[in-house]
Amino acid sequence: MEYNFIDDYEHINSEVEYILENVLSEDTLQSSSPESKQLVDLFNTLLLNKCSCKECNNYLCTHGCSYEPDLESKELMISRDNFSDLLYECTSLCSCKTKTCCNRLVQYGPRKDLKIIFSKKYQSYGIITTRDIPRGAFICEYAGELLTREEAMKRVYENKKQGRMNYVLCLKESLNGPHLDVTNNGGFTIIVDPAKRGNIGRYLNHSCNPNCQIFSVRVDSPIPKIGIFAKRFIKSGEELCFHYNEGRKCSPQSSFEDRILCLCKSEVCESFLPNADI
Ligand SMILES: C[S@@+](CC[C@H](N)C(=O)[O-])C[C@H]1O[C@@H](n2cnc3c(N)ncnc32)[C@H](O)[C@@H]1O
Repeated sequence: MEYNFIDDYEHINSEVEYILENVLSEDTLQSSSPESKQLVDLFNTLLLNKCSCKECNNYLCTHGCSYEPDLESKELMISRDNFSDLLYECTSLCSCKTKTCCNRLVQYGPRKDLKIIFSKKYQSYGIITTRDIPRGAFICEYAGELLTREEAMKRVYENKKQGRMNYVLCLKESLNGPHLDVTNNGGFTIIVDPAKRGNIGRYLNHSCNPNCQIFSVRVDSPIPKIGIFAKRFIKSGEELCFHYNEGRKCSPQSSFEDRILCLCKSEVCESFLPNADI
């Protein structure tokens, strides 16, 4: 197995800027609020944890080795016995080899064979896969502008007022993962908005019975990436969806937003899109 960072997806709408990874918003850069300053500082901080493994194929790796190769497809996927929502990948500082390390995946970008479609079910854009995806495989990051809580509230409110779709997603890390995050004792919250600047992840719709799920993934930054992975085997042609507030760890809508009827049509449909506070 060999991975190189390739992301040649494009947006349907040329007014949306395609970005490969999270970026700071202009507002955050220009603001002098303590929250903005903290976000900028974190964005410019490099994590220095490194492993000294020759091969990261067991839990002796400092980073926990969250992935294992699938025997059939040969691609890396979340280990079946992984019990944490917080994943840490190896980096260029580690002594393992880039090409053979089993603990580097999200850093290489989205999988191929994703296609943006107009989803009849959701009456808006969505993503399908044009190839079967094994359970636990990485789909793509949900990347966009990193926002402070204040900015996120403003944007969600403005979206609601203008009748626009909302892309703001807030990931709340659980405190009880096995890794303690040095910067925030594991209780980190990240808010991302790919409405104007984002990657392919912005097209995944919500389902109450989703085929994808979210993990928080750190590479060399204290700010985690929102990694979307296959929750089960996904057949070619299926639309990819995740639960916008699974286990209350993420929340795309704020309390400002009136409830939106959920169009997922699953048997366990909760009737409305999740409506939690940021
Ligand atoms: C992250 S975007 C998803 C991509 C979006 N459909 C598009 O056309 O770009 C989230 C927005 O899509 C719509 N959406 C996503 N899942 C939905 C669902 N289950 N039911 C109704 N609308 C949904 C809502 O308008 C939501 O604010």
